[in-house]
Amino acid sequence: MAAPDRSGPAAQAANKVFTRVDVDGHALPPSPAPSSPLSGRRRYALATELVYTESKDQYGSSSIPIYQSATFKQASSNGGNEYDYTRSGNPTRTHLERHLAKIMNATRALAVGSGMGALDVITRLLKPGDEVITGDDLYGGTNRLLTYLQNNQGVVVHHVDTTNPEQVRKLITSKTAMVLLETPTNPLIKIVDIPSIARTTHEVNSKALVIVDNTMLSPMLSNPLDLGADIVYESGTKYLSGHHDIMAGVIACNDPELGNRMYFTVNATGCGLSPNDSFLLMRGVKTLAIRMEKQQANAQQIAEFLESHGFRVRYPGLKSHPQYDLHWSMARGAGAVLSFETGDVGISERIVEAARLWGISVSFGCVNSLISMPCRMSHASIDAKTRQERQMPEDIIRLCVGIEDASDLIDDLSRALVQAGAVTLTLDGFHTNDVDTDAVTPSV
Ligand SMILES: Cc1ncc(COP(=O)(O)O)c(C=O)c1O
Ligand SMILES: N[C@@H](CCSC[C@H](N)C(=O)O)C(=O)O
Repeated sequence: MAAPDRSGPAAQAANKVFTRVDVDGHALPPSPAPSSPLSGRRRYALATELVYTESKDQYGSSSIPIYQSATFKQASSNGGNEYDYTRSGNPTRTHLERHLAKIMNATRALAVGSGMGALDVITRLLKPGDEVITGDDLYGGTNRLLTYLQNNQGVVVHHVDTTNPEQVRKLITSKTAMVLLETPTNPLIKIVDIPSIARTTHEVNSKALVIVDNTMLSPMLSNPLDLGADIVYESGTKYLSGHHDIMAGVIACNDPELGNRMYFTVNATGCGLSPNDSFLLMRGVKTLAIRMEKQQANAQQIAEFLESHGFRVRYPGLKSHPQYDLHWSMARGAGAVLSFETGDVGISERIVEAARLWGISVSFGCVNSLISMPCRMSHASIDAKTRQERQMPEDIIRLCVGIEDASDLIDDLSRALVQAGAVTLTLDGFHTNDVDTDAVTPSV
């Protein structure tokens, strides 16, 4: 049998890497509504850029049409049109990706089916024998994927306290392929010094990639690429979309070669975001600024309320946060996720179950307020022994604050605290019962 022709149009289409570069250097195929390139025009404030797109649609549609088509007809038997198959590229997804690249201060963005899908694309850059340095307080799903890579793909994963850059530095060698950071961490809300770790990592090993999971802050509050990261990714299921009605993940970088390697995986594995979800994510992004402003204003009031009643609250908007200054040196806001401890797992359970406005749910970044016990829910995939080693308090309650009226949220929480027996009522109001928060560790 003759050897397959690897230079013909079909092979070229199969290996297509979009090398066309627009005025901003985005290596992406064109789109009927190509978002709003930055070159040669004034750069507006982020709240404006979030909503500003230029429509080049033939009918002048103000919102990107949903190109609900798996295939695109070609002009000739040679193929070669910009789009041929939605797994490889779709105009609605491209429009979203260009918009995301703009707001994430990147030249390339990719939109995929979930935040974990984004991490999967990134970790496919790893080879057996490569080492990853990451935190000891990580989202449970991230921990699960890294553990899988360690157990099945020959990747070595080091978990350290990334709030201490010295601990990270000690582990960087020529084998280090990635340093993966989350800040604030989920759920302990610890802050990681991205610029310092990125600088040290690149000094010791210029090939190592610094990856930041920016899900907790979103591009509204932080741009890790400007702080020295090589790749930033987010769960678009959270703040970017904002309504808990889609799953999505986004990846952004400034190195065209890295972008092309990750695009290869998106095309090869078929994890690109669907046209319909691309439309919904694009719509959600436009309201990110007003949602985040309201959510974090509410979160600040709730954090202050809990702290003033004697709870140990973890929130970078509180001056009592041990890394308050570090957080504000990197971010434009404190976000809307906070956690607090009660000192008693039973009390925490009762608080969560007594809340009415606060939905018992995993996830965050939604317009509705949510309450959860991470050790039982979002982080249950981390076994009890590991949770204990990483000092995750079993009683910790996570609050993900929405856009409701802040007084209603505080009233509902107050009622839940009283009903759960977490506070003692006095003539002056109420206060926590004396509890030893250090004593609550997992039973293994
Ligand atoms: C910090 C963080 N990163 C990544 C993810 C994964 O995102 P997704 O659920 O969209 O896969 C989540 C939550 O799921 C998360 O909390
Ligand atoms: N059952 C899910 C739990 C998802 S947690 C979602 C979110 N990141 C959060 O922190 O709440 C799973 O096993 O992944």
